[in-house]
Amino acid sequence: MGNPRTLFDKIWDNHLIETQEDGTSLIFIDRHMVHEVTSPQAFEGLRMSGRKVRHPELTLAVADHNVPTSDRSNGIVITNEESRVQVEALETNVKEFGVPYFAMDDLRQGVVHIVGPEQGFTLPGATIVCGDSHTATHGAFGSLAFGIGTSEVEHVLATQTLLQKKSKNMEVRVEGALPEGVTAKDLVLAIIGKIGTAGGTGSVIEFTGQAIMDLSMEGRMTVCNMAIEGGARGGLIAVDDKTIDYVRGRPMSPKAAAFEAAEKYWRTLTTDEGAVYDETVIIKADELVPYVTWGTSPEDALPITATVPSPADAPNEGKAGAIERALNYMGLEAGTPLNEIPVTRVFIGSCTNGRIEDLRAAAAVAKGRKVAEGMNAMVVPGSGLVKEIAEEEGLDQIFTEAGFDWREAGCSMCLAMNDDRLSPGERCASTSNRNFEGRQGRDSRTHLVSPEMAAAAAITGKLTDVRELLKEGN
Ligand SMILES: CC(C)[C@H](C(=O)O)[C@@H](O)C(=O)O
Ligand code: SF4
Repeated sequence: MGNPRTLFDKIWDNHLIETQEDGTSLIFIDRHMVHEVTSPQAFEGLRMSGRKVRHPELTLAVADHNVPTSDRSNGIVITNEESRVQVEALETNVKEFGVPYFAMDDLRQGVVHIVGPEQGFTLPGATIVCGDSHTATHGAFGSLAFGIGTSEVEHVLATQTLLQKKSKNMEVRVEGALPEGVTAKDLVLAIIGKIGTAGGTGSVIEFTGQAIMDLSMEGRMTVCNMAIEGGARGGLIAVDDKTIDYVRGRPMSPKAAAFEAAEKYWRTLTTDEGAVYDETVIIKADELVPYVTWGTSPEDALPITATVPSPADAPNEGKAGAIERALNYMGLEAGTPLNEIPVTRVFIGSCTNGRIEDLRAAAAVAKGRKVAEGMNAMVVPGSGLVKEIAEEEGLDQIFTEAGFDWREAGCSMCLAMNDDRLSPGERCASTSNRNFEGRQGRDSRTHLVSPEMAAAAAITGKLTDVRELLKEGN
């Protein structure tokens, strides 16, 4: 039977082609997702060297970062030159190289990390890459998924293999159950707040424990999505019934006997008893509350019940300087209760929180309420299919009646490569995954929150403990 192995070790071993003396390994890649930002030079490289895409059927392309989220019924116009060029290049390339592509007017279009799982392109046990750091999302399926650079995109397109050094095994074990009103997003913000943005460096993190296995597949994707913000190469969660049920019946997942055979294998995708991780971090779920970020790094995360930190409380000078810079940029004063920080913009969407379950959760808070005066709150479904399901359930009605702006699918204001952006100095409660300087537009100020917390902020006009809002019943 061999030694007990971690889930990561098993997937790695199953894809290993060869290892060189210096430890560099060649691994087979099962699934390659492609978007318009990191692929143009890769295709250009193939063209220059006269190579083909080795396995177009294992490749799936979609435009997401630059697509407009305004009404598409009268055609799609991308006004920004750079954005238009990237999307047009993708469209030319997929045609020339025979790569499956969901066009912008295809209902299946959306953020690449929402589309893959939704289509059953993402499968348990697979190696999955994309020229995008948030590829970690797909690890929720017990797959080894990570972001790669453009030159690696070219390598995978040409060979369906990748050169990699094996990462270390890290476990983040979340014991106990999440309290009512505390979500997967709060959990992952708390994890990053604890381990820091370098905490997972050099490792693949396997998330384990009751609170993780209690999560829906959507919640697990939210957690794995942000593994990269904790510095990790990828995030992973073991396969269980929920994984199998999610994958069954998807357009691109195996069918009938092939599914049954696959399921047998997928069920082996857990860490063996007695397997050893290089490092384990333990989080107690029952102590958590809703989290928000106050600064310009995802590790600047605190309970909504806390106050803005002071440079004086920092453990060292370096950290004190970082806090001071962040407070300056964010226009915040130390000691201010986090739930008193006013916001004028809200963004609900992205590959972190743009799935149907996220929209349902936000709609449950928005229902029967109105957004605060002067509030600009947008809801951007993660894909056209998410949007369709939401509309069938009447969520669009709930949002628009409450004064939210209901948009088309795309990355949108997660990183403001399209027209959706904050003005300088504007402050936003956002369900996305990065609060870096300028992330949502020049001099924009971002507070990362869950969909429930974002909806609550839209209603009250300030960062709000959603549990309080629901308790008040107003
Ligand atoms: C544009 C892309 C390369 C980038 C990433 O790699 O993550 C983007 O998706 C992001 O979220 O910052
Ligand atoms: S939604 Fe945001 S984080 Fe996700 S791929 Fe798009 S830009 Fe990157």
